[in-house]
Amino acid sequence: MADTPSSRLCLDVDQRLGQFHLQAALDLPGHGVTGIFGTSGSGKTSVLRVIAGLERPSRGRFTLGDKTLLDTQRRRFVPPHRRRIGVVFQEARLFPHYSVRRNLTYGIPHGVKAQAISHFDDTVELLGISALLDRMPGTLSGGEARRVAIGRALLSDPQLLLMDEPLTGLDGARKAELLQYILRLTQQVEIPVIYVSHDPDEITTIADHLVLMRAGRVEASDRLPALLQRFDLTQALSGFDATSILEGCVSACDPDYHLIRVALDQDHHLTLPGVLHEGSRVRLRIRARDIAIALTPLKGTSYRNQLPATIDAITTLPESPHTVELRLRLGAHRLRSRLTKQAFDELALAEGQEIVALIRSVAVNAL
Ligand SMILES: Nc1ncnc2c1ncn2[C@@H]1O[C@H](COP(=O)(O)OP(=O)(O)OP(=O)(O)O)[C@@H](O)[C@H]1O
Repeated sequence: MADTPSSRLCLDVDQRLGQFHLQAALDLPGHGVTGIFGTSGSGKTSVLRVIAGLERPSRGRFTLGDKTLLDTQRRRFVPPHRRRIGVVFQEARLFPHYSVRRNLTYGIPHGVKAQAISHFDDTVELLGISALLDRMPGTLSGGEARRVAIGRALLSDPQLLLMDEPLTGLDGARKAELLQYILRLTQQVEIPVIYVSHDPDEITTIADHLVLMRAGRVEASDRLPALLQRFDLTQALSGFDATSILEGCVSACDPDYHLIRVALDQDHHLTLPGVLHEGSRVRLRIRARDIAIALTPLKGTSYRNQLPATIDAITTLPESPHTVELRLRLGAHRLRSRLTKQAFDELALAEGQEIVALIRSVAVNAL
């Protein structure tokens, strides 16, 4: 989707909260999902609260598209209820004495009722909550209540949706189910979403752009695939297990073996387990430790994927001296690979060298 300067989200704030000092500057795309990741206490929720207008910083400016919602120099502060920003918190925060239907329609602003009512059925369908409309919040499961809370935020006709750890407290299966709902939603709604999480799996499933927070500051902010390739952030991204994200399109299916062929570009293809239709867009998550290196193509091997690549960069990890990490270049794509130092020395690998990246099909997650 096109991203013009007039649709971006720009934030530059300075705020003290007790001992904590938030000094965050961000320039984010006006579409897609931005993940905010960082350790506990790094300031993720504080950033969301400033964006939502729930905190009033001592100094700062915040613009959403062409609207200035905060500008302390000009004494401008648009209050939360006039920002058109939907917020979904860790807990559902539904009104216990209202039905699900009433909770959903509660946030619909006056004056946009007719238009919002036409969104109602679509939203209810998208979130799978049509059977719950006459229930009371106390009778809902944790996952159902979160879906209703997301529906309520969407029906308030927001220009931006903020989600603060929306999966917290759910068990594994409910978490995966709600994540799939959120993923579908973010692919269908046309507003930008900011998604706070400290779970790398959630972030790599859902985010297009990633912001790394550390001690109240923005340590890095970039498109997710690019940011995950940065060796200098290895420590901050350690929970991501040196994962690479690739995006491609299903170009063929083998129904007998339940395999799909994914084209990354004209010259690079991967064979993976899956039953997706030809033409489907897929996001692939590949861990550095699942990629091996050969100097020439192998014969008689179980590796389904042998991709020609160039070694773009090499680094060692001070915390694990037995390991060497490579960044590989496959056309416009980048891929991390982790080897033992012994294998690296034996193969005498060097930057700029052409090699073959070996990737086991079953090690790749197609999302
Ligand atoms: N009103 C407040 N008064 C004093 N300190 C505060 C206030 N609000 C937040 N803090 C502190 O600011 C820091 C950042 O909090 P914040 O909730 O933004 O972190 P977070 O990255 O979202 O953490 P978590 O992952 O644990 O939710 C914390 O140390 C917190 O205790």
